[in-house]
Amino acid sequence: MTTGATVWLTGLPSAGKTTIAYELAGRLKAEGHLVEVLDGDEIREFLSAGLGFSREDRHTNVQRVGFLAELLARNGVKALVPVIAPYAESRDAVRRRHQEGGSAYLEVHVATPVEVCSERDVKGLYAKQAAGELSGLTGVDDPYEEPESPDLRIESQHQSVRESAAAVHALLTERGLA
Ligand SMILES: Nc1ncnc2c1ncn2[C@@H]1O[C@H](COP(=O)(O)OS(=O)(=O)O)[C@@H](OP(=O)(O)O)[C@H]1O
Ligand SMILES: Nc1ncnc2c1ncn2[C@@H]1O[C@H](COP(=O)(O)OP(=O)(O)O)[C@@H](O)[C@H]1O
Repeated sequence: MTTGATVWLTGLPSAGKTTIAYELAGRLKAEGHLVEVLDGDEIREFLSAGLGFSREDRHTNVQRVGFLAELLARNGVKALVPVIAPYAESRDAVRRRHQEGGSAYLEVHVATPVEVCSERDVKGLYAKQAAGELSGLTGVDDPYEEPESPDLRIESQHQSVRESAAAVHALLTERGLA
């Protein structure tokens, strides 16, 4: 069995979390690892259907994803998690769950500045917020508590997608997980 681990990619909308997760997933799969991407949008459609974006709902969402990721990690899967997880308390609870389960957990902060994210605006959310059609957007008019000591910080505005994914891969290698 391959060594499991959770890699949580936290950051603002359009920071690059999902893109990096799928790029890394492709590379890890080609190397023979078991990999699952717990895509935030898919999770919200199925596992967390009905939850919104209040602090309480985001916390619940993150705990559900954390539970699933730990189960996968414990069973030899690399669980790649591109989910905003804006609250430090929620992320810490997920880390604790992994420690208790004996599963490896890496926190990667995709630290793309909000100015760059709002320029990318992959899903048009920043434009909607600016037009007054949406409120409570993370990093704009809703909190994002930056990780104080992530295992890795990625400045995606200065790198290609391949370079960003390679940085996470290097971290996994350094920790004996890939
Ligand atoms: N108000 C608001 N704030 C932030 N994000 C919003 C919001 N409304 C919708 N979306 C879209 O939902 C995705 C965030 O879901 P997550 O499950 O990753 O967020 S959270 O951890 O529960 O906060 C997020 O996906 P990503 O862009 O991939 O981060 C957004 O596309
Ligand atoms: N180094 C990089 N890493 C990740 N994404 C990047 C990078 N450089 C540019 N991008 C672009 O930024 C966008 C990020 O979108 P996405 O991955 O959906 O963000 P998120 O999942 O954080 O909301 C994509 O269009 C991607 O091509």
